[in-house]
Amino acid sequence: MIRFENVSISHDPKSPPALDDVSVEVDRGEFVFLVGASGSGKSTFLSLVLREAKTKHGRIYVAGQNVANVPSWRVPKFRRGIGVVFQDFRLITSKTAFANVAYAMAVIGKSRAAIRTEVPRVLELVGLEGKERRLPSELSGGEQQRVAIARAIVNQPDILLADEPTGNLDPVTSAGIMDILDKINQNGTTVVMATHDDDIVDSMRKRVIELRKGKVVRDEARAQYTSAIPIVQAAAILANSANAPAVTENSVEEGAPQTRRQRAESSGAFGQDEAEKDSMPPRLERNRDRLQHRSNGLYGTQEEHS
Ligand SMILES: Nc1ncnc2c1ncn2[C@@H]1O[C@H](COP(=O)(O)OP(=O)(O)OP(=O)(O)O)[C@@H](O)[C@H]1O
Repeated sequence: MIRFENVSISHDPKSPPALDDVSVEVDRGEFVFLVGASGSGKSTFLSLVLREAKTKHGRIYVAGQNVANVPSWRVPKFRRGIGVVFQDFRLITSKTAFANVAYAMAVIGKSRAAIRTEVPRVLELVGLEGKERRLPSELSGGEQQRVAIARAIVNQPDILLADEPTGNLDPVTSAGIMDILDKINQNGTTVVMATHDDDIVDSMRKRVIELRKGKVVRDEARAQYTSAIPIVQAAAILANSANAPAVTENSVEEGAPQTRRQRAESSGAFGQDEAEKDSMPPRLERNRDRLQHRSNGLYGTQEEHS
């Protein structure tokens, strides 16, 4: 469904590459977490899938198409096959939940009858029945993210990209969002989710691709951060997946640190201040400016809608 072959990209010729010789394949129907430190290349990966960014180095196939061969005029149609959810929801503040979702159908020319049928169906799927007429300001953060997910899936994309979808939400609300993403995946949509949230990754037991400085340093099926399996190259584990030892609870080293944060703390990398900061509520403002810039490109600015 998504294939990267030796993909490299530099946003800035003076800086190291944001992605460096990345080769990965995501099959139809998979749920994949993309993890890695800030700046490791997760958003760049997603933007290449979406053809927001382009590179001449390597090949990228999305749903069988070489994205380099999609002419600019066909990019909007190409993107119809991909739903996107962001950390900061990016709803049109002047439109109701219903209208935000309906808008995604209207812009691709869907009929009023289709909109009247489909929008309530997806709003119900994400648990928002009865809240269709509320403005984003009348919804909680988790409910706003549910609207954003409904908007992303209403045109039934084959792929759902989620860039830190729980980054602004508390753990309980995040768990509800993960249930919805899981349900969407079980309905057949391929899901690729970039996240920093160790607890979510650990609880979901899905495939994890880890980037470090633009390189894939780990690719494990049903991974947990607690896994004692050392970092492996993607190609190696995929090639040997039939013979590879399953990642099981028993493979977790007794007494091993439970999360990246705990590993960092136990190795002394965290001072007390950092540990306290890390235990504070979610990272509310992180990435907001940069994501806002990308949001304007995808859905237009608030001013354009008002
Ligand atoms: N538009 C841009 N111009 C210049 N450099 C960029 C641009 N976008 C990203 N980069 C750089 O590319 C590298 C990868 O960034 P990217 O946003 O993909 O990382 P990330 O893993 O998504 O980080 P985060 O978790 O903070 O969102 C970083 O060094 C970043 O500074």
